[in-house]
Amino acid sequence: MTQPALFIEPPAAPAEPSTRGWEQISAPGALICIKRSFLGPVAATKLLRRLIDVVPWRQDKIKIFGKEHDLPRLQQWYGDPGQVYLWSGIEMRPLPWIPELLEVREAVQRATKRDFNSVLLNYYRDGNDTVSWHADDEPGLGLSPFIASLSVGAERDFLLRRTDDKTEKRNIKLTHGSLLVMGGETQGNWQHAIPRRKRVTEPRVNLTFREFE
Ligand SMILES: O=C(O)CCC(=O)C(=O)O
Ligand SMILES: [Fe+2]
Repeated sequence: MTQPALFIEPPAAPAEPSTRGWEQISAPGALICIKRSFLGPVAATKLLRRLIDVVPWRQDKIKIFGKEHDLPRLQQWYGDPGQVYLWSGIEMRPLPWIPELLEVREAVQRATKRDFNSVLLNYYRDGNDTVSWHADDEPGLGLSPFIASLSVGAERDFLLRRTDDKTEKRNIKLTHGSLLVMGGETQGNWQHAIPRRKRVTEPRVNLTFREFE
């Protein structure tokens, strides 16, 4: 059996956004940083495989013009007990933390100096799986949500556009093992999406750590 401890390489020196390996994305009205070297490739691949295997992935549905459709990705939510998360009308109750996710949460908390009580997992089976334009602005996340988003697997484009000027755009490559953080007024001023990319044939799992009040 693989020990969860093998997922994470020896801890790096404590880092804060915009120091030690963090790169800031220039986007007016947003606070977005990425640490591409958060997980090494070996640890990132182990985590990807393990999560694909052990998570009881949900195929949620969404109603569009009264007709039910499969959401174009699989999901699951883990967190401290007692929270109910509404996402586009879908009610999600968190599963209890598993050792792999607790270990990753610990490393994410060390790197960001923030606490998180839940994580939403998205499983993009290939480039046909997507997430459409939205902001992570659920009321339970507070006025300026701080979100830490870990990506493992296929590199995907993370598109950003300003809510009040949709011609103002950014494209961030979410690479294998990278940790992206969004804070400040990002969710109020910008939306994000993972668009379809037909040439992508490999899976990707994204973990967005969140702090619900
Ligand atoms: O997969 C990603 O990188 C983004 C996921 C996302 O935006 C979300 O779960 O709210
Ligand atoms: Fe999001």
